[in-house]
Amino acid sequence: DEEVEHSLISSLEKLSNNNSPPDLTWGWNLTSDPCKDHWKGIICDKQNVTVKKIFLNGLSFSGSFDASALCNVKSLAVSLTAISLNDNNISGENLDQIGNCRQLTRLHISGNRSMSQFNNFSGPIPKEAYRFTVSSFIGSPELCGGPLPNGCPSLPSESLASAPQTEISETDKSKGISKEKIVMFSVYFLLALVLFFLVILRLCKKDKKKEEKIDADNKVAAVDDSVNRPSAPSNEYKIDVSKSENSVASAETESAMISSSSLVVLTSPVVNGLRFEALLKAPAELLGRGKHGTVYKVICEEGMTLAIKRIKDWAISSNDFRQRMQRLDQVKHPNVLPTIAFYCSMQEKLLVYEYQQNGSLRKLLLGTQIGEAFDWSSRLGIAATIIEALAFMHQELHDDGIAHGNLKSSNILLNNNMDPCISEYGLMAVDNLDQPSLVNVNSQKMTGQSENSFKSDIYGFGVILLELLTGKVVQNNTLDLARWVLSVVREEWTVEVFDKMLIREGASEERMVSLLQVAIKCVNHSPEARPSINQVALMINTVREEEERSIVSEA
Ligand SMILES: Nc1ncnc2c1ncn2[C@@H]1O[C@H](COP(=O)(O)OP(=O)(O)OP(=O)(O)O)[C@@H](O)[C@H]1O
Repeated sequence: DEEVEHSLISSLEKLSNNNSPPDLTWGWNLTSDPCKDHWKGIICDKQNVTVKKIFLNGLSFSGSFDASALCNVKSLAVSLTAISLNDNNISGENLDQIGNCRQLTRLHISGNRSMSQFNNFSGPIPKEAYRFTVSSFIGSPELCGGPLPNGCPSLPSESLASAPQTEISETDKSKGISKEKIVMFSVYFLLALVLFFLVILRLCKKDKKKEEKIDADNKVAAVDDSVNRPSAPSNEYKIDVSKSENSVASAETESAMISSSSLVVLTSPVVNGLRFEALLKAPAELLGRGKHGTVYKVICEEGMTLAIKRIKDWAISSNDFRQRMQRLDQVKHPNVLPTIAFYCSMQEKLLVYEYQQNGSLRKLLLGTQIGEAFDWSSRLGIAATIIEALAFMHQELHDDGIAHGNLKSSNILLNNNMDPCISEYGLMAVDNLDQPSLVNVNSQKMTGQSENSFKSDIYGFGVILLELLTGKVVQNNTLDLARWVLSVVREEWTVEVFDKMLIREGASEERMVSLLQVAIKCVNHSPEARPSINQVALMINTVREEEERSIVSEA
């Protein structure tokens, strides 16, 4: 690919301050191929076709690293997984373009001149960045919280995304409010007042009509969740997907109005004033039916795309469900998909999520079976992110006894940055059908049950690790995969279990075996024998750190 060669050569020219490559033996010219002719510092895939890594450490370069030269070239942007330029004397250019290198999981640029023009981020530091020291945030004076001495004022969201909001309000404050703005706000206020009175007037009229109707019927047909009538009254919310899968629900106008009050919209920054009518009217597409319900993709008029899960057969009272949802809403982590809203009646439980167009980890793994790339460092990164998010949730919700309950690769969704997000946390009673040790869970004491549900998540995570390592996706029963892996390992054919794609890529056998050992501990048939979540997180991080060290030393 000539474009790739040009881009690499121009990047090197910039790095070396427009000097030609210091040594002719490096390759790096248009008459040769970066992969086949083994350009210095270039690491390609096993087939010697695509450039995967650039390692140019300690080469006394004194120019600049221009991220746009690499990451704005499509074929490089989709293949590069690591760039390491440690210990030169270079500065950075267009570093904001680094995000276009979508597969990049490692960027090593320490031991250089200033690599950024500073980020100027503002707002609260997200939790997963707390482990960095204060010096990592230099150049962003508006950041607050985390390791920084300045705490944050109370803000609705903990993400950097909330920064613009903060900035705007700060600027407004400093400028003061102009006369024009006062006039404009007064007009808005008057309009809002008129609207408010109109709505009140309408509601009063409606109430009057209703009273008259009730008098005439001489009976009250109240919507009562606790009564399951054979013939539903007209104002009861009905869902009937069996008739048509083009809408999540069918309901009459009046029923929708009554039901709208039952849709509880949580503290999500994604939707504003989501109404039940919008969900009812929107076209829906069936995404899949699982053991615990059905998921629909729904495109609302406002342009939002949502995923709605109808939960099947969960014997939980409406009150407990509501309380659980509200408690879960208080615990946020960037890698846990929040529930936007929920609907709850005796017959029906619906959960609303933001639709994740990149699909699930399960889908990604299935893709490898038809040759789609999914490299070792991305798999390791995904495992590390999931366990960190799960450990956070367990810690926060341990006292409430709320574990995930149904952790599996179809419940790990990939967000727009391809980062994994745990979905459906805490929405199910523990699924014990295909886990050997939980069969008698009902006979145990309450505390034991709750502990077991946390240990059941460790089992679920172990199965995800097995899927990542073997490239095989669990079909019906997680036990099948665990049993197969154990039988192969017992016969000392360990390498046979690994995904051939990982072997071809040259992933470290030693670290794959380390991860396999973690997985095997997690799927132990006895919950007590499984490691604690913190032990699992520590083991995964150790493997990851070893991987990082080896990448740097490879260079
Ligand atoms: N927010 C979402 N965005 C995109 N896809 C989603 C979303 N939520 C669920 N899905 C996908 O919809 C499909 C059906 O989900 P569902 O949760 O019903 O299946 P499951 O996880 O196999 O079963 P269950 O959770 O009931 O045991 C899955 O492929 C899942 O990855």
